[in-house]
Amino acid sequence: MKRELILLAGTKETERALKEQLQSVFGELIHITSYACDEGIPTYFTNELIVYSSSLIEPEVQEYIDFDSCTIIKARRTVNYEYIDRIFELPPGKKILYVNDFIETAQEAVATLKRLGIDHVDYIPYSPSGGGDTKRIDIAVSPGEMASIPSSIPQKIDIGVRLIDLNTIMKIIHHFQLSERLTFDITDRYTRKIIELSQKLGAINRRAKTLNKFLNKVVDGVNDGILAFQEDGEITVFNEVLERMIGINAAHAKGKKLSRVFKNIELNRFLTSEHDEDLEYFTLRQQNVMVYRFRLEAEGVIVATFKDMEETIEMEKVRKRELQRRGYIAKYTFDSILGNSHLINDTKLIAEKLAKSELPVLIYGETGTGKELFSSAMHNDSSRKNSPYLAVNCSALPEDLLESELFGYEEGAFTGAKKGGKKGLFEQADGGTLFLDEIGDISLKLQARLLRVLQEMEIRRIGGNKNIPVDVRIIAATNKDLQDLIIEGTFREDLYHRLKVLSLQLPSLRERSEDIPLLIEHFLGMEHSKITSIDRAVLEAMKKAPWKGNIRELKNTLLYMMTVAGHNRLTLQELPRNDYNFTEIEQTNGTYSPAEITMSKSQEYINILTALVGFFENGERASREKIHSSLQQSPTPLSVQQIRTRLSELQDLGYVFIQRGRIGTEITPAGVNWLNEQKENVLISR
Ligand SMILES: Nc1ncnc2c1ncn2[C@@H]1O[C@H](COP(=O)(O)OP(=O)(O)OP(=O)(O)O)[C@@H](O)[C@H]1O
Repeated sequence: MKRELILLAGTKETERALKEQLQSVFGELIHITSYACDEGIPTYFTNELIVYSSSLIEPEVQEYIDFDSCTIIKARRTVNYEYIDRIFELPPGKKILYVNDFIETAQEAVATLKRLGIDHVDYIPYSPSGGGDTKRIDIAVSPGEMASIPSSIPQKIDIGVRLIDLNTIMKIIHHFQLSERLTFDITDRYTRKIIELSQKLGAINRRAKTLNKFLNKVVDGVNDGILAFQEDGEITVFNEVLERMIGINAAHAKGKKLSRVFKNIELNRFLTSEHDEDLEYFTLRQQNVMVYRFRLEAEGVIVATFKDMEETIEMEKVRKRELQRRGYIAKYTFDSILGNSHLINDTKLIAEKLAKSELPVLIYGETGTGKELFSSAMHNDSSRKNSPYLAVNCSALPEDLLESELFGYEEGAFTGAKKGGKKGLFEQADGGTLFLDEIGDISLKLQARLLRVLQEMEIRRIGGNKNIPVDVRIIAATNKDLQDLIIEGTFREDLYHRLKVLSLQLPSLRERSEDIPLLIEHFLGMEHSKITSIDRAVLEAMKKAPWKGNIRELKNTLLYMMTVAGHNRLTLQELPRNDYNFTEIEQTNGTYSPAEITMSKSQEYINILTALVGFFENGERASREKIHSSLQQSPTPLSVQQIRTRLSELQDLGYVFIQRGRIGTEITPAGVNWLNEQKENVLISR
């Protein structure tokens, strides 16, 4: 695979800064070509990895991209650590205008700053087009968009273009399937930059204490243990992960000499070796840890990172199990969505693309068309797949209950509130996806709260007074026409536009009735039903029915038919008497072409039984292997395992008799009768 990526950014300045960052992280490993929208894109891209500086540039660049052959990564951005001191110098509690070219980017950046705990000032997101109240504000900060700061503001501070975060770097690494060693090198280069900075700032800034506190937070946010010490052995950085790995308190370690803190002689020798760079495995407190050490020449500092590979893998497993236990797992994948029609295939294709985005999705579809199924599949196909997936049906709960379900409450918020309060679904789904079904049914009050969450990415519990940042992707669904609700005045237009950034229309079952045989076969199989055949007339009637309740109704109808059927065949008798008037449809339509009927289980029974008759007539023994080779030439050859399963089903039906040893399997008289019947009959089979 060629190791090349195309970086697309909105402005020249962002392009330059991000290219420089990527080059410093990936070095020679990945070739980077970059373009800025404001200078124009000179070419059409096919078969490339394309990194957007932000999802907002998509409308400007999409005409230059062949989406079928290109992979898109939308960068997540964090603060620019190099300029962080400028933010720290802002007076605590002061109102600060955060200016960017789009209001969404400004809001997102403010959310990141708050998430990182840099929240000693009150940020007001602002963009020239999106506006924002600038009254009584005298300081504005901007990540490079100085021209967008209103001229009325006297103090303007550039805090540097926001950098690409580690998560996005990992996505790029993943795309190129780089080896573990290279991955390690790259993530190290990323953390090394932060550490270099921590050292530099620690030495020169008179507010070193506050800054170090913040930088230690950043260092603590990294999943590896991190240690830094001076040439003379004095420890300057010792993060929380290392504290857990080594079992030594960070506060106790910092400022002490290495030899007093680390008692493992081998490790000590390795850490203080003369080499500039080295890597070795150690067993520390029964864990296998990879320690990588390098020297920062200019600062006279040695840094070591401690990585517990096993823990990373194990943690993922434990997390997944825990989510499963709490039911926070999306059950379905795109493979669970059945159908071969063009309509369903196209819909799946679009959904697969939408899944990759971080933006909200609005799914439209009649009841029972699979909205929950699609939502779950999109979550499982997104970068959030290892995080929680929660679903709530907004029409199932009264307003107050839904509000406390979604936002949670503080202790004492209302009579009956649980002691200690309760986390709402937004908090529980943090990092993952929340599926809001029947969104058209929520009250205007909740719509206003929901809109605020989407804008600010933070929630406030009922009865609470602090804002809690949340990182949740919303997938909403409705079977109502929200435009009509807007006209009626029961749905907010601004919320509608927020939710429908990406939308997906699910087809009704009527529009894809060619999928009905496949769905029937699947549902019968799921119920382990004894039904082996369905009259064509039944199938015909089902294909013509309007199925107002779509797939759910089809499923329920089949359950009913299976229950009332007295034999292993479904006939017109079993069809429910309802307003669809199934039987009338049957009388106006005659036969069915076998080519349109799904190849099915009963065809497999027929093939096996025919083979058994052949062996019997030749006086040969019928083993599974022999049946297997005799069916090799049939249009649907079966594996030995499938033959074993089918034979045991046929035995249950009384059509074969399985004997061990020389005689092998034999067809029974009932089996011969059934086989003859099938050959005369006109049936859809399974
Ligand atoms: N394409 C499909 N393949 C297999 N099963 C499907 C498909 N679409 C829907 N189903 C099944 O139909 C039933 C209804 O699906 P789901 O609950 O996702 O529909 P919905 O549109 O969310 O319905 P509602 O909004 O009325 O609750 C489920 O049992 C689901 O497994």
